[in-house]
Amino acid sequence: MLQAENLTRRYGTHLALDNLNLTISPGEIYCLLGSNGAGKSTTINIFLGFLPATSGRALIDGLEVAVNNHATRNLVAYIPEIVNLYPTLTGLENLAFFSGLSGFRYSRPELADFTCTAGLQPEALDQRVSGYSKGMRQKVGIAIALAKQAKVLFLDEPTSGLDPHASNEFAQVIRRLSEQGVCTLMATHDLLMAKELGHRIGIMHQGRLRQELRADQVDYAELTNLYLATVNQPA
Ligand SMILES: Nc1ncnc2c1ncn2[C@@H]1O[C@H](COP(=O)(O)OP(=O)(O)OP(=O)(O)O)[C@@H](O)[C@H]1O
Repeated sequence: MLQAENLTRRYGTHLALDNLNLTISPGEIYCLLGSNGAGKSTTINIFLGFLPATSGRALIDGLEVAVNNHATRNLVAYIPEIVNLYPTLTGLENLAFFSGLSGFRYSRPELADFTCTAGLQPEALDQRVSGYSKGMRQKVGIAIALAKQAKVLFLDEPTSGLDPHASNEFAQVIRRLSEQGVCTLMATHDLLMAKELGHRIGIMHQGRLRQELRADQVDYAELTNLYLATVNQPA
């Protein structure tokens, strides 16, 4: 579903992403770990078509992002740390607007159904988003992904700043989407979340993918040790 082939991105002489090769299957949750500046957001931004690669290819469902930008954008949903919504519109209006951009027109009960699946309380639907908490905004982000029928989810530190309850709710929804075949690439600094939610974990350091492992084959302490050993490696 997602493929990076020798994906490389330079900023001048600085190598932000160095020859990344990665394949993620439908239904798989892949968590990217790495210290600040490791290249996680760069990877996601190339897949989203926000940033061109210097060389190599990013493919979504077999389509190369650089040459099928419009088509690939319709396959994906993006949830960053703070979901960008129109503050003066309600949650439901935001959902109708953003799903409409992808050509979907839903009735009010259908929209309400997506927000319910995403875990938003019914009483919040008609409140302006300016009064929403971070967790509520994340839920609207998930509802947009559901309404867009996204096949791939890109999450960039989505649980950063969420309380443990909100974080746990978020993980449950992502897990349910995965069971329905949605492929997820999540950049995170939360090792426990990566271990609990991810099927596979990649550890990046200085633009390179240094380690790949199956989440069920390490415990939290082993993952922490491997992470620290990887990000403390010299260049
Ligand atoms: N617009 C830019 N111009 C120059 N260098 C950039 C630019 N954007 C990112 N970089 C550099 O590219 C490298 C990778 O950055 P990236 O944002 O992908 O890291 P990250 O792993 O997502 O970090 P974080 O955990 O802090 O979000 C860093 O060295 C960063 O300074």
